[in-house]
Amino acid sequence: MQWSLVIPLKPLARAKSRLADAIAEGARPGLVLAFARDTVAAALECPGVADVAVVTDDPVAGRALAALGARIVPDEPAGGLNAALAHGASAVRAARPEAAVAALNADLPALRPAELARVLTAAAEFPRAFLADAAALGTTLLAAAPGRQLAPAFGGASRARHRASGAAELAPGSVESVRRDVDTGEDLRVALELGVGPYTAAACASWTAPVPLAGQ
Ligand SMILES: Nc1nc2c(ncn2[C@@H]2O[C@H](COP(=O)(O)OP(=O)(O)OP(=O)(O)O)[C@@H](O)[C@H]2O)c(=O)[nH]1
Ligand SMILES: C=C(OP(=O)(O)O)C(=O)O
Repeated sequence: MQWSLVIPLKPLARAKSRLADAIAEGARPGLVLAFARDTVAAALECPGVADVAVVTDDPVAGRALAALGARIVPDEPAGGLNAALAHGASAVRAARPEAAVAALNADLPALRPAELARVLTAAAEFPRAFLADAAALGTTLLAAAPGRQLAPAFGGASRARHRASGAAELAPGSVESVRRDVDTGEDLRVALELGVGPYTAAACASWTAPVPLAGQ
């Protein structure tokens, strides 16, 4: 099965506010964009991915991610994450009504194409399926087979919500890079240990300290 991915991205100046106490204020928008570039680049390299749509109103991010090959969908609902995802899925299916669609967070800087392929292969067995994040509370990927609504319920403790919605919880082995979303400085430290993509590596390399985490 070939998948269309829908990747939501908040305006850079407002995104990843939970990194505020760990990352210097001026470095955050560039770092968030680097996460999104690495996420989109790895997704586009994944054999199971036909195309990537990024739902964002950020002009700088839009240009940078379009240059990588993503389609940019304006966040017209302006109603938060789940409204943006539903809108992105509709935009994908307006062009390809029978598309298999998967929502993927934009904060996966360590994402590896082969690991994403394993998750998507597992998801293809179910009408709807999801992958829990590394903290086992949230969700990093929600997939809907052709003809099924995505019905996203992201935000906070979305693992339980997606499970309650009837989506199958995926448990493929060795997919840590797909689960490793970065919300906090500690998440970033773990992602760097896993190995991040070139954009995040370059953003971090330009800092005077290896990772300007609070209290260090
Ligand atoms: N288009 C769009 N994307 C969103 C919106 N809210 C969150 N996202 C994206 O959804 C994904 C998961 O969100 P979070 O991990 O909570 O990221 P965040 O909202 O930037 O982080 P915090 O500010 O720390 O809560 C990220 O890729 C965000 O950029 C929204 O209102 N619109
Ligand atoms: C968006 C989510 O969580 P977080 O904001 O913690 O990344 C989620 O896991 O559904």
